[in-house]
Amino acid sequence: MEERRGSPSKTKTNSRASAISRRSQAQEEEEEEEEEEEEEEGDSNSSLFPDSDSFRPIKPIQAFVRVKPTAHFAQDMIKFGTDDKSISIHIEKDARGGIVNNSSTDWSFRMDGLLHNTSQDKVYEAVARDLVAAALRGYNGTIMCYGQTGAGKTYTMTGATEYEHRGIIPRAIQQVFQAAEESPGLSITVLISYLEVYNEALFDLLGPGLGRGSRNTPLAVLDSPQGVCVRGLSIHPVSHEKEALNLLSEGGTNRAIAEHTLNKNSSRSHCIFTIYIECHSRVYRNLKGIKSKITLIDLAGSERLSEIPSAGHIRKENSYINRSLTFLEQIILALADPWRDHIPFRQSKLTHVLKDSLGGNCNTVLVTNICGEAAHVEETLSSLRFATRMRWIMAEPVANVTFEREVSVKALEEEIDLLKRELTMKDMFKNRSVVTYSPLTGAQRAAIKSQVHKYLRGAIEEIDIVNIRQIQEVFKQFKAIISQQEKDIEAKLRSKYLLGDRGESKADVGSEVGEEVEDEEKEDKEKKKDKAGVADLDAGLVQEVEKLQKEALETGTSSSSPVPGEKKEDKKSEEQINFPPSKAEAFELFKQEAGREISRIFKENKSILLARKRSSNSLARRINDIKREMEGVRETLEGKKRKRWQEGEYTDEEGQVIIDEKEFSLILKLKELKEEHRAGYAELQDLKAEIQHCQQLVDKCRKRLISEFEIWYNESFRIPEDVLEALRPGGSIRPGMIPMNRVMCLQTFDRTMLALQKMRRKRGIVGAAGKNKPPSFLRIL
Ligand SMILES: Nc1ncnc2c1ncn2[C@@H]1O[C@H](COP(=O)(O)OP(=O)(O)OP(=O)(O)O)[C@@H](O)[C@H]1O
Repeated sequence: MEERRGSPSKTKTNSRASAISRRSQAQEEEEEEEEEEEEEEGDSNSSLFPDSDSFRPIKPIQAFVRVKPTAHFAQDMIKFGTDDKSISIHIEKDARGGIVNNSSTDWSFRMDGLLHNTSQDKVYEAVARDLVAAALRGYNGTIMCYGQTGAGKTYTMTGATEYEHRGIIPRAIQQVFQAAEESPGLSITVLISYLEVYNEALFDLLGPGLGRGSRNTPLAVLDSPQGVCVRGLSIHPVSHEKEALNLLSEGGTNRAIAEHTLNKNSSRSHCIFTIYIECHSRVYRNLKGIKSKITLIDLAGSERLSEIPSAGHIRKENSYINRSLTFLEQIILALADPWRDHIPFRQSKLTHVLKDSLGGNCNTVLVTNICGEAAHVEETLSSLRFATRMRWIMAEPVANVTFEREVSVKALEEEIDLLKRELTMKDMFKNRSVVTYSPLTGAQRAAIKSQVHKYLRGAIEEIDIVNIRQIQEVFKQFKAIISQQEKDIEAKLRSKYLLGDRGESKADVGSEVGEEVEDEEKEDKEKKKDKAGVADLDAGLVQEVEKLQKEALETGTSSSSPVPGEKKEDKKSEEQINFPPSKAEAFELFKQEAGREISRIFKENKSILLARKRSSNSLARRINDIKREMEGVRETLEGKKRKRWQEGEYTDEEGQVIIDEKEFSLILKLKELKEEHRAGYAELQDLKAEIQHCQQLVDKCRKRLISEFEIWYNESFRIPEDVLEALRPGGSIRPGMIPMNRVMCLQTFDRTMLALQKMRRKRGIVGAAGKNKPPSFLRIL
């Protein structure tokens, strides 16, 4: 099964489908404007390539028309547009003699360029230079000459013997070797092969023992993961331009030539000259490279050969040439159709060999050679149609970059080694001989650690920067010290407040409130709510511990430093603050004393809720039983009904079906059950609403209980006596309503006020005018 070349997946085919559309007449007209716009905008995709050129991803195959110079150019029939891109053909009805559809006499074609009276040099610039340059960057390229016999295909591809009339192949060879010379940092390997396809057989034009009689070399086209290759075809490495040109001329002389009435030198075979390029950096040897090939094809004459008088083996040749070109046309039509999955490349040797050279992921350019004489106008028309179809094919060039992991790793290792040596040399020049660029040893790490500790203690003023690895290690050591300090502080706080780790604290306090709110029926929903209540209490605790840790870190205290909020001068408060009971113990106490009333309400509400839930559950069970019973009765009735139908039904005079006693009682039973079910369901709905209401009350109570407890706990154990005193007069603010951090601010304020009062009493510190005048912020407070 042959695959669509250049379309590895269906998705890709579809994406191409959107980009590809047959060029309608309207599109052709629009194209001109688009091209102009593109020229103005510049190459928007050029950034995809290291150096921009005309080759961009997803674009149609380029087609040029080259007109062979003639003294008898049919000016009335062939006309060129001023843009050098459009060409129109006009054929008088009578003159056409019925060969072409006689309903129209004018055709218009649009190409990528018209090469009329154009020198070989200019042809190369227009057609090949960019393609060869792209090949040197890893993009495969194909140039194909198509046209009737004698139209100038070989002249375009190979050229004449005079240097200035040399064709595309010798110029491409020259460009490749010139690039190699101009890039001393690159190592470019060039290889050449020359293949001939003649009468559906393959011949190596550079193979040994050539000659028409000895053409029995068993060459075969093979598909491989790397692309198509011809088994047995000789591939010749060439290191100089001249060497490559010698091979070209050697192959040229071996090319199959047969006499023909149109042109005594006309070629009857398709010739494929391939330049293989392998390129990699000399500096970063083996790291990354490119591999590409330039396929240069000189096709056999495309004229309708059956009309040309010939005999014997010439007739056989004609049929093979006709067939292979017809298959080529079919391939081109298939490639241009985005919905075609199967491309029949293998139906001829020519198309099979060209499988990875037409469109797909390579740059492809067609040169259509035409004759300008009136006698050849029909062939010219046919060639132009072929060129138009070629332009429907879309190509998506991809660079062939080679990358070998193992050799690359080796090359990188070599590179690292070289750079290390270079650094060592530079250090030596700067008299820094102790620097090492290898990974740090255990002893070196220990030395850095002790240096960091010394620095923190103030034993040394600075840490000398030696290299990147050493700096990184210094930071690592700082990080380790900080995280150790964090752990110490946390451990200290936990032991101070008699807390286990966070998990334990959650369990302890959780069990307190959990016991209170535990649902006897242990319904999932209820459980979740209980946990949320526990989490509230626990989250407060955890937050508190975290806050204290943060404060400790901000003030720069070590694990042995006092916790902020401790007042050394106030012994009584210090005891209270430092040794409060655990929250679990305190909660018990709270429920018996200050929180007795709220705790009682909470319990009552909760027991009502549980009672409602129990009723709701038993009612739900009852409803389910009724439902099951109803289903049973329904099934029995269905069975009875079926049996009646099978045995035949009895009806009375009014036509009503007669049923037996049992069926009748079952119907009555079902009716009763339905009633009962409806009533139960309504009752359940009411109960649910009630439960929801009770649940809200319980939640509110729980929240209140916890918040009252928090207030009471802070008042009783957290806020120092003197602050409480300060807050009591007036009584408008309940201290427990103020977050702890605000309370601590008040404490600071209290101390500040005392200090200010002392200052006011000191002579000379406050001016006479300021005496007896309270500080301005007092009024604000
Ligand atoms: N642009 C041109 N300028 C000058 N001479 C040309 C040009 N094109 C073709 N010729 C001449 O026309 C003759 C036929 O050209 P050529 O052999 O290239 O045709 P062809 O298309 O390759 O024919 P075939 O299909 O038989 O190979 C040659 O003598 C060639 O030098």
